[in-house]
Amino acid sequence: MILSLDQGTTSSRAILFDAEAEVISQGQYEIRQSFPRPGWVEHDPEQIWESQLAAARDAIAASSVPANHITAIGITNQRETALIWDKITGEPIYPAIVWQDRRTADQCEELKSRGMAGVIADKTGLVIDAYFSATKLAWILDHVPGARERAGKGELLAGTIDTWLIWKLTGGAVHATDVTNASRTMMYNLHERQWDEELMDTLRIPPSILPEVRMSGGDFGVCDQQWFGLEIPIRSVLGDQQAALFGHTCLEAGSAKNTYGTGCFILMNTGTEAVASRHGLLTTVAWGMGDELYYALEGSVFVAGAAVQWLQEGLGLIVTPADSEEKASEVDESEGVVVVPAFTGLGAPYWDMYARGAIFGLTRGTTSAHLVRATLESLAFQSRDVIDAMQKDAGMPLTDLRVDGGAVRNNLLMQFQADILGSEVTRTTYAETTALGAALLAGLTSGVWTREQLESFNTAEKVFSPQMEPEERERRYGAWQDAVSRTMGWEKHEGKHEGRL
Ligand SMILES: Nc1ncnc2c1ncn2[C@@H]1O[C@H](COP(=O)(O)OP(=O)(O)O)[C@@H](O)[C@H]1O
Ligand SMILES: O=P(O)(O)OC[C@H](O)CO
Repeated sequence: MILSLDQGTTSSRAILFDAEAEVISQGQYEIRQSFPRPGWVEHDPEQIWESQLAAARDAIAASSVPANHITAIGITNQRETALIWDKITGEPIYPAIVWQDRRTADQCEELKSRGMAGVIADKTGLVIDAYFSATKLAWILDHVPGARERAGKGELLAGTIDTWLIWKLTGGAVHATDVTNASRTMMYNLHERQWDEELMDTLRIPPSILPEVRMSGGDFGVCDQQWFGLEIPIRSVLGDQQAALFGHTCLEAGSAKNTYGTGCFILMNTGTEAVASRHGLLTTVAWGMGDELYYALEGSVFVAGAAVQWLQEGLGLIVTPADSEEKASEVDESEGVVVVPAFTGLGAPYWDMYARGAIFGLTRGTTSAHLVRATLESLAFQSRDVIDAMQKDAGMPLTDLRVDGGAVRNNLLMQFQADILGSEVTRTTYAETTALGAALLAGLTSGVWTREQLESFNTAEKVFSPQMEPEERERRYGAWQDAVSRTMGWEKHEGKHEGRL
């Protein structure tokens, strides 16, 4: 059996898998979100730990099998979220600053104005943004009284959520992270495979507080026996989006997954080569196994399922997100209506923070069904934008898109995704792909499964094949791109025509 710990933004989950990678039991606790100021998002590190431990204990208790049958633990986590704690007492010196937190945006602007964008992209594969961990750690060191001095004396330890959980589980014996989490900090040099001295210096992060970086499929020590009554080895650690890629067994270059939640997280495996993006995508580590690093290109869509929530809460056109499928099915097509849900600007590949949402093509015949349908289609169009950019950057075609997340239950959306991509979309049998990915890697590392066996674990539940004619596909996609171009820069556009008439 493998125990998978999935520490996400909104909950801590634990799932116990048997030797066939079937779920035996699980436990789950919500995570409190704290928003102390506009743009700030924090989590309580003690609650993260306690909820994760409780979820793990619940999963074990709910199974009828004794804990000594657990071969290994795999950890997967919300990425970028960072914290600092006291090496001796184990007490965090400040709450964990969550990936969504924007408080260090000004520092990031300053780094850009100092011309650091090229260096950071070359070394880390990332764009300069408050999303990543480094500026969050620097903020804690700058704002907690005495923190820099204590860090200088070697009294403090820093880490992402994986590092915090490993340190807690091992009773303070192991201060380590894995290559995927390291690759989200903006300090990890992808080419040298180590923390980058120049970047640590520029970002003012003392090297002594950083964890050792290990392979994702590796040895992260053993859990102290006080937690589960016996020692259990930790044999995989990887960020949650990478774990989902692994859980979909996207193990070959060219394979990709899309998670349709509030936003969309799209990752494409590019093999053992770190591909630099020319289209605003991130280069990130997919996982490290043996001596090899495998890389991925990553692109995010900010507003995906959130647009469906807008139909529900903002416009009142549907009662639940699931209703969107029935409502959209009332019409055969969106009849020229295009919804661009650029509510918070546009992410990859456009990167326009001044874009704003718009609806195009309205006629007297437009109904709520057209609006709902066009909104669902916007998830697929935005995903194609990212996937097209990936294919260009990677110089390889998408082989198949594997999907998970709340919105994949929507068959109409999945069919449209296949139509607009012109490639198959595979919905797999198992919804908890993230937890499964961490379990599969832990099982592989500890010899429970072979690489060949993994392919048989998360098989297709339904494959959506493209049915749209290629001319129609490109006509529809062309209309989308035209619509997007008209939303760009909207926020700056206000008042431009004043006084003209
Ligand atoms: N049947 C559906 N059709 C379209 N969207 C859906 C459907 N079910 C859920 N959603 C959307 O999926 C999102 C929830 O998915 P989930 O994977 O739980 O998200 P997250 O992990 O980001 O909270 C919501 O934004 C919701 O609007
Ligand atoms: O916890 P999730 O599923 O919202 O994922 C968060 C991502 O890892 C942030 O990069």
